[in-house]
Amino acid sequence: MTADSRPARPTLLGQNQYGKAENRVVRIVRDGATHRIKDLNVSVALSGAMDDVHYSGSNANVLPTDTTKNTVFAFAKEHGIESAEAFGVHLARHFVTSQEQIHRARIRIEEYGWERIGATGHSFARTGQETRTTEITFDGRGFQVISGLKDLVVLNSTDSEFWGYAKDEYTTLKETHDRILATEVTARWRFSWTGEDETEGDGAENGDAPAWEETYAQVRGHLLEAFAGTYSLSLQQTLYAMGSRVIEHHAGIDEVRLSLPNKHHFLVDLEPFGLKNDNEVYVAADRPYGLIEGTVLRDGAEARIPVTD
Ligand SMILES: O=c1[nH]c(=O)c2[nH]c(=O)[nH]c2[nH]1
Repeated sequence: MTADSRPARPTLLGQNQYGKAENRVVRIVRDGATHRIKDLNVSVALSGAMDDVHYSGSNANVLPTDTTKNTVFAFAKEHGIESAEAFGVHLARHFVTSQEQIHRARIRIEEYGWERIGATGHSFARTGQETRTTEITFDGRGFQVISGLKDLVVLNSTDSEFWGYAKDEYTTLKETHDRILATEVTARWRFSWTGEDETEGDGAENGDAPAWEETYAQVRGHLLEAFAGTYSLSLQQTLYAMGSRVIEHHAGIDEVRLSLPNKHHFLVDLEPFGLKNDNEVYVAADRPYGLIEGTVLRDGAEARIPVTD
C-alpha cells in the first residue's frame, strides 16, 4: 500500500501521531443568573493510515489539525462539557468513527478548577494550584480512561520518620524519628471501564460509564486521607497506602500510579546563634529532591499506565 510512495532509503516510518495540542476551551453554562464554568486544555493526537503523508506528502488521509481544533470548540457548544472524561470519550469516538483512515485517537485534557466568589452567581476565583487531568484513548473497539491530578502540594508536620536505611561510605543522612513529610502529588488512575458494551448512536452515551465528577472528588479525598492518616516510615510506604486506599474504595479503578517528589525540609542549625532548634525551624529546599514513584495494582490487573511521561 505504501511501498510505492516510500523513498528508497534505509529508513522506515515508526510510531506517529498528530493533532492540535492545547486547545484552551472555556464553556459557560448559564442557568439563569447562576453560571457554571468548565475550563479545559484539550490536546488531540490521532494516528492511523498516515504513511503517505510522511513518505510522499500526499495529504489525502490528513484531517487537518485545524479541523480537530474546531471540533473541540464545536463539541463544547453542541454537546456541552459534563465532565472532562465524558467530553474526551465523545471526541475520541468521533474522530475514529467518522474518518476511516484514523484508527486511534488520544485525547488529553487538563482541567482548571473555579469556585464561586461573592453572591453574583457569575464571579469565580481559580482554585488552588492543582490541575485535574484525564487521557482518553479509543482504538475503534474500546476506550481506556486514565484520569488524575497534578500539582497538589501536601505536608505533614509530624508522624514521619526515616531510619534503618542501607548505608555506605557516602551516606551522611542522619536518621530521623520526627520530620516534615511534604510532596507535590501527581496521580493517575485507570478505570476498568472500556465502553465496549454500551449502546451507541442514541444520544444516551455513557450509560454504563463511571460517574466521572463524583469519582474524581472521591479519589482526591482518598489520596488526601491516606496521606494525612498514614504514620509514615518512608514516602514509599505512604505512596503504597495512597494507591491502595483508592483501589480498595473504587471497584472501577484497577491501577493507580503516583509520582511523589520528596519536598525536603531540613532543620536549620541555630547553634551558631546560641539557639536550640527543637524541630521548629526548617529550610524548604527546592532541589535536588528525592523522587518516589510507583504503581499500585488491583490483584490480577495488568499495569497499563505508562511509567515514563
Ligand atoms: O521517604 C524517604 N524515602 C527515601 O528513599 C529517602 N531517601 C532519603 O535520602 N530520604 C528519604 N525519604
